[in-house]
Amino acid sequence: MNPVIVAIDGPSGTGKSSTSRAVAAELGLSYLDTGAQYRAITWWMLSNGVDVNDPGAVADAVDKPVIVSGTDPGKPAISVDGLDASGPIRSQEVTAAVSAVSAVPEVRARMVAYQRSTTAAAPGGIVVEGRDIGITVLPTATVKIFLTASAEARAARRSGELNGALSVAETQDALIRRDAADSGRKTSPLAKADDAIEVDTTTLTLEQVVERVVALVEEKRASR
Ligand SMILES: Nc1ncnc2c1ncn2[C@@H]1O[C@H](COP(=O)(O)OP(=O)(O)OP(=O)(O)O)[C@@H](O)[C@H]1O
Ligand SMILES: Nc1ccn([C@H]2C[C@H](O)[C@@H](COP(=O)(O)O)O2)c(=O)n1
Repeated sequence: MNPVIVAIDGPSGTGKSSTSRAVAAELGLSYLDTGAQYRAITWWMLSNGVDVNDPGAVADAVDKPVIVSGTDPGKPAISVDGLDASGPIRSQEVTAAVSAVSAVPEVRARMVAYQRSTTAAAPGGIVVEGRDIGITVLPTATVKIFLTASAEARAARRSGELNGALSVAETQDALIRRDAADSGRKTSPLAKADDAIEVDTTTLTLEQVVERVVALVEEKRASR
């Protein structure tokens, strides 16, 4: 039987990473965080003096960084040129620049090729999370989930993580700006696939979301 491939998409702060890692761990699947890859290439561009608002400059440098993603849901890992990038890719500077870098078609082409080859190399199946997984990266995924949550809930979750570095209102504004940029770009924008199942996480605990997604995957597995 073909391995199970789970695509999880949705806007920022809806719980994609937390849910995907827990679902993969529970079902014994690999896990891929594609947002971390776009953050990693953005970090490299910023660290190497590339103007992230110049799509031509970003495209010229696209093949330079060596980006390697781990696929163990219990130990998410990403390196750039052999250096652990898991801390720096979460900085505010990277978060503010990642939508511009990830809109460059050459960046997307490189990342999508890597995401497909990682999926093909996961014989036991994989959970892949991002913005364009169900429509562009893995259109034949076994199960497609689209997570949503109110802007207020997402901002409250994120500002809890930032230890008050930004107010809830500032966090909400930043999330809404990033979603608008990610949904409005020309090349594979953030969007729900027609055959994706929407799960609104606003009033659900993480455990409830994981339980629902695991049940949807099991249901699909049983019907194959
Ligand atoms: N259902 C939930 N209820 C409450 N908090 C949640 C829920 N799901 C996730 N969280 C918390 O919300 C925050 C954001 O979650 P997570 O990083 O998984 O979202 P994301 O969609 O991957 O975000 P991004 O796209 O910005 O990387 C985390 O602190 C996480 O613990
Ligand atoms: N498949 C993907 C995944 C992510 N991105 C871009 C858009 C996001 O703003 C950014 C960071 O993702 P996050 O770590 O917040 O999930 O990366 C994308 O364009 N396509």
